[in-house]
Amino acid sequence: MYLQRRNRILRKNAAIRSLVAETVLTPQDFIAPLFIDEGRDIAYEIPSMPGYYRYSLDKTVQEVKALWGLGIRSVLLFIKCEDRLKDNTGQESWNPDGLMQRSIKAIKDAVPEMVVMTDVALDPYSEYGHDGIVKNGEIVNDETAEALLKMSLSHARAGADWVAPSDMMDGRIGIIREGLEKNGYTRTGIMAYSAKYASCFYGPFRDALDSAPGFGDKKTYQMDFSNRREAVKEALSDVEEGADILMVKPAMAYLDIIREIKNAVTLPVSAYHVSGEYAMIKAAAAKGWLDENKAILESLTAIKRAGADLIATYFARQAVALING
Ligand SMILES: NCc1[nH]cc(CCC(=O)O)c1CC(=O)O
Ligand SMILES: [Mg+2]
Repeated sequence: MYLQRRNRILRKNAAIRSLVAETVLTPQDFIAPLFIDEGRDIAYEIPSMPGYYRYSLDKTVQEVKALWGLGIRSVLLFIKCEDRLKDNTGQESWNPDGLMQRSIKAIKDAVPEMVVMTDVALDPYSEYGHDGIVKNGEIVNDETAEALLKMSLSHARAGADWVAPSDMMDGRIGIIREGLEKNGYTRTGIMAYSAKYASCFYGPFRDALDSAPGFGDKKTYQMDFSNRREAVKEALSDVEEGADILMVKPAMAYLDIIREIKNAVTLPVSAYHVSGEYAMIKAAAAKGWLDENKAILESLTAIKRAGADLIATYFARQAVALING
């Protein structure tokens, strides 16, 4: 047999494969999401996210120091709001002494160079568990956007480097950008969840923060998973309104969306490997049905290969340990 082309030459052994690999994960690819609660010395393992914890702020600060030491350069903060502080305005979200604001300050004090991003959406603060203000059973857009602006300004004031609106209200990126400008926060980044789908894969996250919607679902604001072109439309609106990074969420079932947006814009694109995606790998691995470490590296590499410049993932710490060998 005489072959002109022998494609297997590039796969002959690990050394040559490493030389020609198109996609290589590094610690700087990751954004580590953190769940923060009141109290001291608390590490609560989230039942549907084995191996992942909601920490009190003191422990969170220790975790952030450890993440920095491993080479991780950004964290995305979520707080668990006490029930007594939840209402339909979300006002606790702009309390200057709120848990989020205290967390931002404590983390920036402890590890000033860590890029601190904050979740901006009303659901943890909402008595209804919705991302916006509820009126007559509907999630109202424009009033919610005003509340999100107050929340964003309060995060910027506390020292957040980036705000990450995850709510999917129309126009909120433009309103937040303008508000940041008018208040002198000209160096605060906006990571817009541009294509966030109404997904069943957020289930474990809602357990972590006790933020499941009290009625209905989120389909009037989060996207329909049937749609791809709509994601490009959403992305282009957010570019126009002043976003700095665009997020796609979830990740594994949405690799086509990541690629589509990557090709359509010049901004960095991030992808959120969400709680349910974490839970699936953990559960299958616990049963002995999947090799956990291999599943993690294959999944995260695929997300980067699809076009993600950054990946928010609960596996950040574990992945870095695997990468560093
Ligand atoms: N605005 C809330 C928010 N921000 C991030 C997630 C999900 C993250 C995950 O599942 O890991 C959610 C949940 C939701 O929209 O219901
Ligand atoms: Mg939008």
